[in-house]
Amino acid sequence: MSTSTNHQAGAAAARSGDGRSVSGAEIVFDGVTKRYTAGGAPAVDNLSLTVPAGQIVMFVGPSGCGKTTSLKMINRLHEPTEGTITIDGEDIRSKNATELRRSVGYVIQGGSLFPHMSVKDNIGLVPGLLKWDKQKISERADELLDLVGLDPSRYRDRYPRELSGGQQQRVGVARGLAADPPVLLMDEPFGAVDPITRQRLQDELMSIQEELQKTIVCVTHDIDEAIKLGDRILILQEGAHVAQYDTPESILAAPANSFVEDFIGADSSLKQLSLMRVSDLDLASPVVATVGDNGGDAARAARAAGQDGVIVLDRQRRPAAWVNLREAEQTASLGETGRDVDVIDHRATVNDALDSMLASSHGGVLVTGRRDEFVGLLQFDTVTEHIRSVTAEARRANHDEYAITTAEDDLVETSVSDDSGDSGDGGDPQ
Ligand SMILES: Nc1ncnc2c1ncn2[C@@H]1O[C@H](COP(=O)(O)OP(=O)(O)OP(=O)(O)O)[C@@H](O)[C@H]1O
Repeated sequence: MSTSTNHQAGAAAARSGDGRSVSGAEIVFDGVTKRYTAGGAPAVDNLSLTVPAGQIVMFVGPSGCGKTTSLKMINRLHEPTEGTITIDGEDIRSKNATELRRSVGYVIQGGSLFPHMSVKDNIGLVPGLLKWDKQKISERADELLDLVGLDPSRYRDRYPRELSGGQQQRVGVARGLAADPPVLLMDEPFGAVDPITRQRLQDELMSIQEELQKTIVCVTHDIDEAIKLGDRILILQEGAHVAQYDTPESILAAPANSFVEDFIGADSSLKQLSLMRVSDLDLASPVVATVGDNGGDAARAARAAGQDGVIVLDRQRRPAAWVNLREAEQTASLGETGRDVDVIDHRATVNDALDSMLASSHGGVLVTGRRDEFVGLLQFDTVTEHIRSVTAEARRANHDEYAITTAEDDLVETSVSDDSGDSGDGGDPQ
C-alpha cells in the first residue's frame, strides 16, 4: 500500500529523524484529572504528558491505576473532569465526540468485530460513515488485509466466527487503521491470543508502524510487551501518577525508584535481550532459489555453499519453502511445500528468535523485512554467541559494581580507621 499518502486532515505530516514521513499527530495531556464520582478519589489525578508524533507509547502499571481511563479520554469515551487534551495542537473538545472518534483508530482485545458483518464490512465501517464510495472502501479493505498479513481473496467475505482469534485481532487492527487516522489507541490488543500468535501480531504491528508511523498509545499489563513495542513506556501508579516515562533502554538501565524496579522485575539484565532486535545481529546470506527453479541445480548450489537445505523464495522474494537437499534433488520444479516455513520479522527480539529456533528443524530461522521479503538467515550459533556475550557483560558489570562497592567500603574503612588512628595518636604531631 502507499505509505502515508492520504492523511486524515489534521495529521502532522512531519519527517522522522531517519527521513521517513510521519503521519501521526502529537498528543498532549495537560493537568488532566478524571473523577468518576464527585468528591471521590480521582482515577486520574493531574496527568501531564506528551506523546510524540509517530511514536508508540505503552501505558503500563498495576490494575486500577488509571491506564484505560487515560486512554479512553483521548477519544472522549470518557471526558476529563479537569484539564485539556490536544491532538496535533487542537483541543479534542473542539470537535464533537463522534467526529473525533472517526479520526482516532481504536483497537481492543479480541478485535470486537460485529459478528453479523463480513470482514470487508467490518473494516469498511468508518470509511462508510465518512461516505467514501464503495469501490474505494473495497480497495482499502483489501489493502489493509494485505498489510495485516491476511490474503484478501480468502478472507474478505468471511464472517468473524470463521476466523481464529489471531485473525480476528488482525482484522481489528485493520479496522482501526481503515480511515488512515493519525492516532491509534489500543487497549490490551493482544491479550486474548496464545503466546506465539501474540508474538507474530506484535511483530506485524512493528512492521506496520515502520511503514505508517502513526502515533500509537497502547495499554498493556505485560512489561515485556511494553519493552518490545514501545518507543517510550509510561509506568503509572495509582491515580495515574507517573512513576517513570522514558525509553525502554533508560528504564531498564536506571529505574527511577523502587516501585519501577519492582514493576520491571528482578532479572532486568535478561530483559536486555528483549531490547536487542534480530536486525542488530549478523545475518547470514545463504544461496536461495526461486519457485520454479530446478531442484537439482538448487541443491548443488546450496551444497557447494555448505548449506543443509534449499531456501525457496516466491516471486515477491518471500520465503515459500525450506527443503532439505535430498528432497530438493528429487524435485524438478521447486514449489511451495505448504508446510509452515520458520520465519521471523527483523524487528522481533532476540528472545522471540530463540523461541522460533527451538521449534525449527534447520538450526536457524529465516528473517523477513518489509512486506515479508527475505533479508537473511539467523543462525542458532549467532544467537547463543550473543547471549553468551550479554551474560558475560552483565557478570562483568556486576563484578565491577561489586569491586567499586568493595573499594568504596575499603576507602570508608581506611578513612575511618585513619581518623581514629589520628585521634588515637592525639592528633597532628606538630
Ligand atoms: N466507569 C467507571 N465508573 C466508576 N469507576 C471507574 C470506572 N471505570 C474505572 N473506574 C475506576 O477508576 C480506576 C481506574 O480504572 P482503569 O480501568 O482506568 O484502570 P486500569 O489501570 O486500566 O486497570 P486494569 O489494568 O485493571 O484494566 C479504578 O479504581 C476503577 O475502579
